[in-house]
Amino acid sequence: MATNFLPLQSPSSISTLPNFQTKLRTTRFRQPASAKLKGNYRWATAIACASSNGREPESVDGRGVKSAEQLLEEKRRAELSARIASGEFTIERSGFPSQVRNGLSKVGVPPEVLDFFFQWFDSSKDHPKIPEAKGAIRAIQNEAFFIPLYELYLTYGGIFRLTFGPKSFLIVSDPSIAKHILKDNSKAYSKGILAEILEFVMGKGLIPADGEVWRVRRRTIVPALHQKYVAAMINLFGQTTQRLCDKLDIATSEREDVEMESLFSRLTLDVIGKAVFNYDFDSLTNDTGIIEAVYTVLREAEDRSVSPIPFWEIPIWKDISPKQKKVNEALKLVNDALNDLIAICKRMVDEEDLQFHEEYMNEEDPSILHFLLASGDDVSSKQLRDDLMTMLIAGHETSAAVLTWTFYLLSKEPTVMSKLQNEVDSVLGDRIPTIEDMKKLKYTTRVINESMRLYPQPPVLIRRSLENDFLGKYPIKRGEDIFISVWNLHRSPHHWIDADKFNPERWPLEGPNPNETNQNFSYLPFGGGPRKCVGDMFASFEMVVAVAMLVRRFNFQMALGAPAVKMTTGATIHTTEGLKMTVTRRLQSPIVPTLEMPLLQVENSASSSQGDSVLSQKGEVTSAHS
Ligand code: HEM
Repeated sequence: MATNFLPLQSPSSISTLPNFQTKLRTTRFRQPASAKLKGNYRWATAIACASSNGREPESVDGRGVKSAEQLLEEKRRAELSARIASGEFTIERSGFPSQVRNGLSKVGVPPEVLDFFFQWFDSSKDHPKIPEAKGAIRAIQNEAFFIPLYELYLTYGGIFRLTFGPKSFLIVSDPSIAKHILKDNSKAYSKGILAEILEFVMGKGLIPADGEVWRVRRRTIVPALHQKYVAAMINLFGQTTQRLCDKLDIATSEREDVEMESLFSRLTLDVIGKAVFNYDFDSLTNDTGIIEAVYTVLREAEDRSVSPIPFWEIPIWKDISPKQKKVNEALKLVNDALNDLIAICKRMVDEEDLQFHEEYMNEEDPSILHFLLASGDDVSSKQLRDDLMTMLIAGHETSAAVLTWTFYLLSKEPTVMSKLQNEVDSVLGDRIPTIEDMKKLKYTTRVINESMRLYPQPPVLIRRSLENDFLGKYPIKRGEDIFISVWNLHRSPHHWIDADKFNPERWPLEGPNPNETNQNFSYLPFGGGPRKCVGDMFASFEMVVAVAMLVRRFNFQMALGAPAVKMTTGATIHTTEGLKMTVTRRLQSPIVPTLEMPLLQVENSASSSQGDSVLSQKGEVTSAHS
């Protein structure tokens, strides 16, 4: 993965209205009536989907009656849309002509008439102007940053400028513009703010690096994730998930609820430590200093990404602040550990008599570090450390976040869960998955595809223009900071039917695995173009193995009295208070040894899924609330 950091964020409730009290103003753009309708429709749906935590009553009860809270939310949303549409948020241009223009606009003079009379005051009239919205930082302080961006997208369209005081960003939600930036003209864009924020921890690692450094390192690192390596990793995913299953087994016996978000974070940390530099953090069973140090560094990266002031650059403060001291100590601990691992690995490489070739892999230590050293990477280089650190962070938080939101979504859709369990029962039985199972676990893969659509990690990709360019019909200048909102692309009512619905069936089982190319950049869970994620296959298999093994053994429900699940952003979308679940052992259902999973059979399993879910309920060996 990748870590993308949003330069402003704060906790947000999935079910709350964007608290947009700010004066958001735009020049000429008027929202088309269809967009207004879609906007309202979308929010009503979002609220309906998001407010249930699986055991609470659904938003619409059996008789189709909505709760008072829900109706209130819908009313508030409709009011907001109406205010945006009325032009209340329209940017007022400075200067006498624009004051006159705004005054005339308020008394109802049509925009076309105003355009005609005021065109000679506009120096850039030869080109259309990017629609513009203006905000105050406090306006988004109660929101995850990408939520108000969605509402603004429905109002202003696939590209608009968002201005906060002296800072301005271009927000892109149009697939063809995203494709232009990420793929067709990718050379004209750098990682911009992202590289600045991550410098302290990733240096010039593959994610923040640009230009020649990136080109050389990408060419060095990509071959390390060859097919044989990924196949070897399947075993690691299985063993590590088994540890998590053992932990959950204990929780079920002791009738304790579990906080799944932190467990997923530990699972993926253990996986990535072994996969990247053959180090077993064993964080699922231990809490050593090194684990705390890794988390301190990660949290700091996220804090920096949302801080309006770069406090870490303030002279003296950066040396005396206890927090910065702790971060520096943690960084030193992690770097020292990395140095030790590099030294150990180098000794192994020197002692082995394996010939280096395309699919080179040391069976005892298949790690990426081992491959890089065997391929001739310089042990003493800072670049190697930067890349290792980058992959540790990139491959950890993203996968953990996808698993967290997948289980949240599954807890709300028992039919999907039953269908998923049916597939896993018949494909795997009680085996640990193998590489061959990856293509058979089709529905499992679709569940993950759909989870990544609804909760893309990261929700926004960051770029900066290195030269003047055109985005669609709009000219832009060098130095523009750009956010490509993957959240908006993935939830756009223009590209998706029932965009907010968790519906793995939208991806045909026999169709291609959805990606940015076959979805024309409307779907980019792993980015696109030359900077696409290098760990996409690794991560996909890691998540398939984890989901399959967990749902085979357990049922998952939101714990009674668990806090409502709300979103907050940093590098990825986190929950604000964790994902507290009640986990129960499944009664082992009969295993039908099926090698192939034809479409018909899976479709049939949907009808039998009701029965299975009854079986699952009855099959609970323990229940924390029984
Ligand atoms: C579900 C898990 C993951 C997701 C959703 C994810 C997502 C992404 C995305 C969207 C990008 C593109 C960022 C951009 O264009 O700005 C990216 C890049 C990257 N990812 Fe992943 N990733 C995941 C797992 C991994 C893993 C496991 C690894 C390492 C083994 C990894 C390593 C990287 C690296 C090194 C890059 C930068 C590539 C470059 O700039 O050339 N990712 N990832």
